[in-house]
Order: sequence, then structure tokens, then C-alpha cells
Amino acid sequence: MADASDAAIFGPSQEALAFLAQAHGQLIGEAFVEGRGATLIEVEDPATEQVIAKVRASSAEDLDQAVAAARKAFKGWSRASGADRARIMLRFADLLERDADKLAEIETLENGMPIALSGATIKGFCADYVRYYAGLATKLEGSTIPARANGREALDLLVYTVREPVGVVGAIVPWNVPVSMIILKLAPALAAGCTLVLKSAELTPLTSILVARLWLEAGGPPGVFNLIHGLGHEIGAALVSHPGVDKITFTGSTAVGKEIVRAVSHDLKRVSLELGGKSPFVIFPDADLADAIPSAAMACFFLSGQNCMAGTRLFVHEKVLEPVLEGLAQTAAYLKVGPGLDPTTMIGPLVSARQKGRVLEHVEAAAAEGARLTYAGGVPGGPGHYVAPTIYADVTPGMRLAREEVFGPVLGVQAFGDDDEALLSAINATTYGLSGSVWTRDLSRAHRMARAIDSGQVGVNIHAALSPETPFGGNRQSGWGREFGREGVDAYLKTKAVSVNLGAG
Ligand SMILES: NC(=O)C1=CN([C@@H]2O[C@H](COP(=O)(O)OP(=O)(O)OC[C@H]3O[C@@H](n4cnc5c(N)ncnc54)[C@H](OP(=O)(O)O)[C@@H]3O)[C@@H](O)[C@H]2O)C=CC1
Ligand SMILES: CCCCCC/C=C/C(=O)O
Repeated sequence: MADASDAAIFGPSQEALAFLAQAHGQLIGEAFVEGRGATLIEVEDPATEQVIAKVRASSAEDLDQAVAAARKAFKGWSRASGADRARIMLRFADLLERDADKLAEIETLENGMPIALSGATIKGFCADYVRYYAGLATKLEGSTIPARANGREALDLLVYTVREPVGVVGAIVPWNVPVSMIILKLAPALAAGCTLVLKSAELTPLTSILVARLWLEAGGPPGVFNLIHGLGHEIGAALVSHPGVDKITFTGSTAVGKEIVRAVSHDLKRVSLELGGKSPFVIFPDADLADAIPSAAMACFFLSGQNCMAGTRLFVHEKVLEPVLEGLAQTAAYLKVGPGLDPTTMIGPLVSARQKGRVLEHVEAAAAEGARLTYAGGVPGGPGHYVAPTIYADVTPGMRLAREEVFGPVLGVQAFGDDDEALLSAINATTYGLSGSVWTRDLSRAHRMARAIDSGQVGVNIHAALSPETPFGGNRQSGWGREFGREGVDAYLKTKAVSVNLGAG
């Protein structure tokens, strides 16, 4: 269990302290300059509740300049060869790897996540994600289409398509895995030939500055990646409405996703949305419980539950309900809760007091609605926004815990019997559709379930299997479009069809 002294023991390194003490600017073109907005953002360490740095928000004028820099850079970047773009992106990937430990420490300081996890995601995921898209930059091919039109036969026509970058992208990212979230937006957009203005999350602006520096060090041309800071409803909303921006890519809550869609209705900007989730994790009686039980716990408690693909609705066949509940409680008790900088921590604090308040409200609502508490990790005392893993059984589809995204380490368990149709209707009784997994040794049942679950991603004996190559995104109110994989770059391209009359003199 965490206490204040743990956070004091595992303090920041000298290098991190030196970085935190610096002035933290925005990146416009090639210059890191301090924002001119009215708001001074105080960045807090969620493990200690101490303010660790201050970042001045960007002003409307800063935003205009960032968009102008991106528009100017678009001319060159969009016309550069895929090989030239790839070369810079590959250098950028190497630099992410080189500085992974430094990035991970700052990520843990601003967001609270365990250092082992921040290091692993930057080294093991971010660099390879950039490399994957660097490879795709050289493969953005159109097609030739045998077609007849306007009285011309196919032999007299040459019809082909070209893939063109959509233009200047406004990217808005959340705080839950800040470095990965920035990289998720940057890599496919850069590969496509787009330029960006990215707004960091108000709670986690520091890592965005380090990533932007690495981009310039890699030789990224000025203006291709611009970084602004500030509040979502101020500078975020202004970015969404800016006439110089061609597309918005957003990861965050479904509520803000809907606001963005309303905001772009005046100019019909393109929009990609990666929103919330309430993903099912389904354990059949023939599942390998030794694997399924700890996996179910981590599917929900990973990142303290602050991730969109968390398996927060656990469906367990009634025949194995009691051993699963017992195993979950044992696993939850084993997970060490503490400050992220402690290398043995498995569950860090939540990102903010506000987030902790939201999560505890869900815990209270579950109890009030009659769910049965089977494991209460509790709320550790002392500073830090800690909430330990909490498990409720006897959850029914109508309860808030089964319907609303908690974004905290709170698992709701629902029992099911032998009626697969009833199970499927309970699984799909949600407005979300992001991820999910089924755990069974019966592969026919697994494939039937995978087809019938209405979500963008389903795992069989694995949950939230993320890889740069595999498309990821949501159905229904979990979002629009896909990130990762080839579809990830498609989101930043538009297709032009060219028809040539070969018979014309
Ligand atoms: N799908 C996911 O991965 C995520 C889901 N969530 C869900 O959202 C809940 C609330 O978290 P929260 O941080 O408030 O998430 P938000 O959706 O509010 O924030 C995500 C990003 O959008 C920005 N933003 C907020 N309002 C606007 C707006 N009107 N126009 C443009 N940008 C805007 C935010 O800025 P600012 O930083 O200033 O708030 C932030 O950069 C969580 O409990 C969780 O359920 C949250 C984060 C990620
Ligand atoms: C390796 C971490 C990358 C996470 C990407 C998936 C998005 C999750 C989220 O939005 O919470």
C-alpha cells in the first residue's frame, strides 16, 4: 500500500529536476517559445500532489501562428518523397529509444503511471510504431481501374487514383499514456505527408515538449510538428474550429468527441475519434483459469484502469464464478499500489483529484445499486490520488458500473449461464464498442463470439492485443475510424481519381 514516505524515497533524478525547473514552451515552427495565454498550467505529480512545473497556455495568436507554420510546412512535407519522410521518422524512432528512460521518468512524474510501464511502452511500442509508419510512407500507392465512362470503352481510358495527404491536422490528446498518445497521432500523419498542430493534455504537457525536441533533433523540418498547450474548452476548442485546419484527430471522452463533431459541423472538417469503452472480458467454464484470472485482473487494473480498452465488464460462467472471484481477489491483493517511480509498483495513483473523485463516485453508486463488494483495496491515506483495485460481483446490465466508463481500477462481474444468445445480448448492451475478449478452449465458440461481439477489437485468450500493424478503434460511441495498421494512415489521406481519355488527340 502506498504512503507519502514511498513517494519521498523514490524522488526525481537530478536530470529530471533540471528539466522541470526550465521554462516550458510551445513549439511553433522551429522555435520553442513560451505561450502567451492567460492560464498558467500547474503540473502536479499525482503521487505527491506537489506542483512540479508550470507551463503557460497558448493564446489564440499562438494558435494562429502554429497553424500558419503548419500550412507553410505542408507545401514541402507533402511533396517530399516517402523515402525522405521515412528517413527522418526512422531517426526520430531511434531518438525515442535513446531517450526512453528520460521520457519515462517525466511521464511517470506528470501522470503517475508505474515507471516499468512507461519505460516499456516507450521502448517497446512507441519507437516501433514510428518505424512501422516510416515503412508505410514509402508505400502509399493508388490503383489503376479498368473502367468505361462517357461513351469511352475501357481500352480508351486510363483511370488511376492517387493518395494525397489531407492537409494540416489538429491533434488533441489525453493524459492517460501521454507519450504513446502523441506518437499514435504523429506517426501516421507524418507518414501521409500531413503537418500537425498538437494540443497536449492540460495535466501532462511536459512529455510533449521532450517529444517535440526529439522531432527537431531528428531533422524534422520546422513547422511540420507544432505543439501548443492549454485548456481543452479554450485552445482545444479553438483548434477544432480553426479555418486553417483540415482534419481533427482526437482521443478522449465520448462527451468531448460529440462536442467536436458538433463544432466541425460548420465546415465539415474530417474527424477521427478514439473515445471511451466498457469492454467485455468473457470467461467460459472450459477456459484456462490460471491464465484467464490474472489476465482479467490486469485487463481492468492496468494503468489504474485509466485506459480506453480496459476490460471493465467481466462476464463469468456461473460454474466457475466462485473460483474466479476468489482468484481475482488474490490477484488484486498481490498488485502493489504505490508511487510510479518505485520500480516495484504495479498500480500507480490516478492522474488527479478530479479523476479520483469520479472513480469513488462510481464505487459508491455500485454499492448503492446493490452490487456485491468482493474485494476492496481501499483508498490509501496520505498524499497521492490512490485508489486500490476494487471488485464488485452481482452486477446487472442496468447498473452504472455496467454502463458507464469509470476510468479507474473498478471491476464489475456479471454471471452468465448456458444461453449464448442471452450472454451476447448482455455483452452488447452498451453504447460502447472498443475492445473485448473471450476466454475458452472451444475455438468454434470463440470465433462465433468474436463475430457477434460489436466492437472494433476482440481477443481470444488475450485481451487488448495492441501492435502497430493491427487496426484499433471503436464501434458505436467508442469512436470513428481506426488507428494503427494500414487503416491508420488512410485516416490522413484522401483519394483523387484521374481519368485520362487516351483517344483524345
Ligand atoms: N478514450 C480515452 O483514451 C480517454 C477517455 N477519457 C474519458 O474521459 C473522462 C474524462 O477525462 P478528461 O481528461 O476530462 O477527458 P477529455 O475528453 O475532456 O480530454 C481529452 C482531451 O480533450 C481536450 N478537450 C476537452 N474539451 C475539449 C473541447 N471542447 N474541444 C477540444 N478539446 C477538448 C482535453 O483538454 P484538457 O487537457 O484541458 O482537459 C484533452 O486534451 C475519463 O474519466 C474517461 O472516462 C479520458 C481520457 C482518455
Ligand atoms: C501502449 C499503450 C498505447 C495505448 C493505445 C491505445 C489507446 C488507449 C486509450 O486511449 O486509452
